[in-house]
Amino acid sequence: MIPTLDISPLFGADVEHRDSVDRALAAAATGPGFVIVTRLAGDCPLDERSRADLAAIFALPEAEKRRLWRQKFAPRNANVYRGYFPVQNGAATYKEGIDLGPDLAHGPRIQADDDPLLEPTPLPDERSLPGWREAAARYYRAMEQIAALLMASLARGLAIDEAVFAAPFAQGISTLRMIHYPLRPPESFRGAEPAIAVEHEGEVRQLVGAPHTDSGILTLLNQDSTGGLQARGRDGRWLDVPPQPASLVVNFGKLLELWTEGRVRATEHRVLAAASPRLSIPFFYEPGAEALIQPLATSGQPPLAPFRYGDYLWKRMVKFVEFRGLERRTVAR
Ligand SMILES: O=C(O)CCC(=O)C(=O)O
Ligand SMILES: [Fe+2]
Repeated sequence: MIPTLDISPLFGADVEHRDSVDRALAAAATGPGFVIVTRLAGDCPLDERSRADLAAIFALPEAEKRRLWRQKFAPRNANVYRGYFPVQNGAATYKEGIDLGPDLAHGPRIQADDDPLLEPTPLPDERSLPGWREAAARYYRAMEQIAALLMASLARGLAIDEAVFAAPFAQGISTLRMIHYPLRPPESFRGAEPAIAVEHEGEVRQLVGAPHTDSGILTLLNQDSTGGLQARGRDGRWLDVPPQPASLVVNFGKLLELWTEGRVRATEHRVLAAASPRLSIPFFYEPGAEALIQPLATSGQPPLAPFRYGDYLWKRMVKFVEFRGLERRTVAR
């Protein structure tokens, strides 16, 4: 079972209870690599209504969504990294979504013309979705705050200096992703990779999200009540990550695994198709593009060489289906 953790002590001054949260979080990070956190305080819009307000973007007319498409899907658009990705037939993953960068929440202060990782996020017209930008920005900032609290807690739980897990996130380039999984129509199987159908507990099920590990540090996922998300246990078996109201699913990425020299686990996960469409909103907490990551020497061996977050990200990102094709571009990185 995926553990559930009441993290309310992280929001207050109750140091005694905070210690037990720190320990439980570290145990989850070094064990299953997934934990469902509950009782989040502060401005944290995790209710169904707030999720539906953000999901309104998926109901926009096709032409308006197309304006937000990444260049890979709409060659005349300028954005290569942020923006909208439409569903793609013939792949295990069947979802549409939008990737939103820090300029949404903090304005253009951390943009740069020559770096695709810092490009402006294309946003829907305010007149088409009044209040959407502000709601999305508020959500982004709420997730940044929770992620910072969780990183501090994890540092304490792993006996790592809190500052080490905080400093790289100044000027962070976190990604807020909204995902809509429509029902898979027959044409989505055409020319498909063989891995769309999987057997789970004696039943043949279809995938809508291919198995993968996240690239980054910490993912905070807000899912609706549909279900389908699964995480791979150490024994190789797939475990359901069940929806729970007003909670976030927390998992850890490859970069944190690298950073902690394997202490924290980046756990594989996937999404099974359900009987109804599904909505999920992951937030990927990410360092600044120029932040230097110095792997921690935890194993008694000399640590790996330091590297810049942006360089790491670019190499990994181009392997994902939503970005495939980008590796042929000659870009700054
Ligand atoms: O939709 C989900 O529940 C999972 C999404 C996911 O794993 C991802 O975007 O990395
Ligand atoms: Fe993921």
